Amino acid sequence: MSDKLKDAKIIFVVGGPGSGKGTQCEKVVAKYGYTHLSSGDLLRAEVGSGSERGKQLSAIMQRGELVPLDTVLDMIKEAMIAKADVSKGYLIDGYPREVKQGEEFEKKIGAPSLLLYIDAKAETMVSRLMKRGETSGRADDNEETIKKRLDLYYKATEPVIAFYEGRGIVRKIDSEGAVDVVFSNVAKAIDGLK
Ligand SMILES: Nc1ccn([C@@H]2O[C@H](COP(=O)(O)OP(=O)(O)OP(=O)(O)O)[C@@H](O)[C@H]2O)c(=O)n1
Ligand SMILES: Nc1nc2c(ncn2[C@@H]2O[C@H](COP(=O)(O)OP(=O)(O)O)[C@@H](O)[C@H]2O)c(=O)[nH]1
Ligand SMILES: [Mg+2]
Repeated sequence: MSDKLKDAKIIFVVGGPGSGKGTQCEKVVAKYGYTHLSSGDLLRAEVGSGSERGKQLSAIMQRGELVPLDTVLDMIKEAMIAKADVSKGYLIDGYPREVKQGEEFEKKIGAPSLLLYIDAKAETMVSRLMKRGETSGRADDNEETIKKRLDLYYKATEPVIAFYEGRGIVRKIDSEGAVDVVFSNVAKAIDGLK
């Protein structure tokens, strides 16, 4: 565990691609002042830098596969430490993607006090992503990659939710409705934290 992050309040935000994780995290930042770290955004920033590592990441992400665990975890940890003095807590969005990622996070950083499970139907997620793809400029918001991301989500990431359910920290949030309705339930889950 890292000293600087020893007492940090950590919330994992987990859900399928296009379920609305990023949308809800923005609203949590506005209301609670938490630090939002999207693992996907951190990776896209590395790709955008044009570095050698970014080029390798770009190819993996375009295929909808997972980048090596250590790469993502180091990026998250670095970003958390950079905010440690001012942060009220952290929203870790899009991580863990597989049980092993969660285990390593806990070894190197700390344990989450809550897992927000943002839940939407597959068809809802696909249609949101296709719509987002019209303007996002994301290389992975296309029909073929969306399908792979969804498959991987059900195979690798859903077990993460079951893993943390065993600890009683999962709050399932129905994300089929309007953004504000979803957020009122997210807020209830966070208010329940002490
Ligand atoms: N812990 C993570 C997070 C992201 N990725 C890679 O980054 C891509 C995009 O991640 P993200 O932005 O989190 O996308 P989605 O989960 O698909 O959801 P969304 O963009 O809709 O938030 C993933 O498909 C994957 O290739 C990864 O390998 N490991
Ligand atoms: N109708 C509706 N659309 C949403 C909701 N949440 C997100 N969206 C849309 O779905 C798309 C994916 O949302 P995003 O927050 O990027 O999801 P993420 O992939 O889980 O981070 C975006 O274009 C949002 O505008 C919601 O609660 N209701
Ligand atoms: Mg997102």
